[in-house]
Amino acid sequence: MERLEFDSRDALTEKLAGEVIARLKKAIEDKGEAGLAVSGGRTPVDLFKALSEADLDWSKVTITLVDERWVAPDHDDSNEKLVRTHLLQNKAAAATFIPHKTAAESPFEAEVEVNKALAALPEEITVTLLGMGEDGHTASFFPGAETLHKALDTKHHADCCAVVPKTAPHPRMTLTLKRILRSQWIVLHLTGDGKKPVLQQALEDGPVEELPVRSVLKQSLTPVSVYWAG
Ligand SMILES: O=C(O)[C@H](O)[C@@H](O)[C@H](O)[C@H](O)COP(=O)(O)O
Repeated sequence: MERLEFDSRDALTEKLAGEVIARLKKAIEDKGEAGLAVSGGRTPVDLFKALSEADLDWSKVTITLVDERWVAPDHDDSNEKLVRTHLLQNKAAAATFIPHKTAAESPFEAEVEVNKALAALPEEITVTLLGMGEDGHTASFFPGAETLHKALDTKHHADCCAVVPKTAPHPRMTLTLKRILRSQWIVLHLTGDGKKPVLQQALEDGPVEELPVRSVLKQSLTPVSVYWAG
């Protein structure tokens, strides 16, 4: 696992944007298409803005969310709103976007429909951008969530599943670990001093259910990089 620490968030954003853009371009060159899965939250906003300006053939890129809060797409907590506001702008507006939210009352009712929609992604997602909460969750793999085991089950057939966090608002739809691991590169994008000790603890051995980010850090199937700035 590659671990990079930066003196500033701007330096991290510049380096990570450059890496993501280079990989998207290479995938388009090699395969004629690229896939990008992005997390929500506060951390990725500046990265999204930088990526939106990138000079690449965004019409060949399919973007989806790593996870979504089950709220209306115009709700301030919506990751779809975050992506449409900051990433699907400028040159990146030409990308294809696969949202998770449907008209269904609950994400449980929408699992089959969203799973079908996710089939439009390339078999291997070029880059999957993950965040992490200070409770050690990533994606919507929340400690103590009833369906956490399903989301982490790498034999689970579906690409997404519903999760109801006990420690965060809104029911969620999340990519499963199995789908996240079918990526060419996974980046854990972290900012803030509060996340460093959690990362350190997650790198130590322990139950994945306690710190679900371990499911991504302690696997050897897919290359993972950690990008951190204070
Ligand atoms: O929908 C979400 O909330 C994210 O996908 C989630 O996994 C996020 O990456 C972490 O909670 C970190 O969030 P911050 O970037 O706001 O710290």
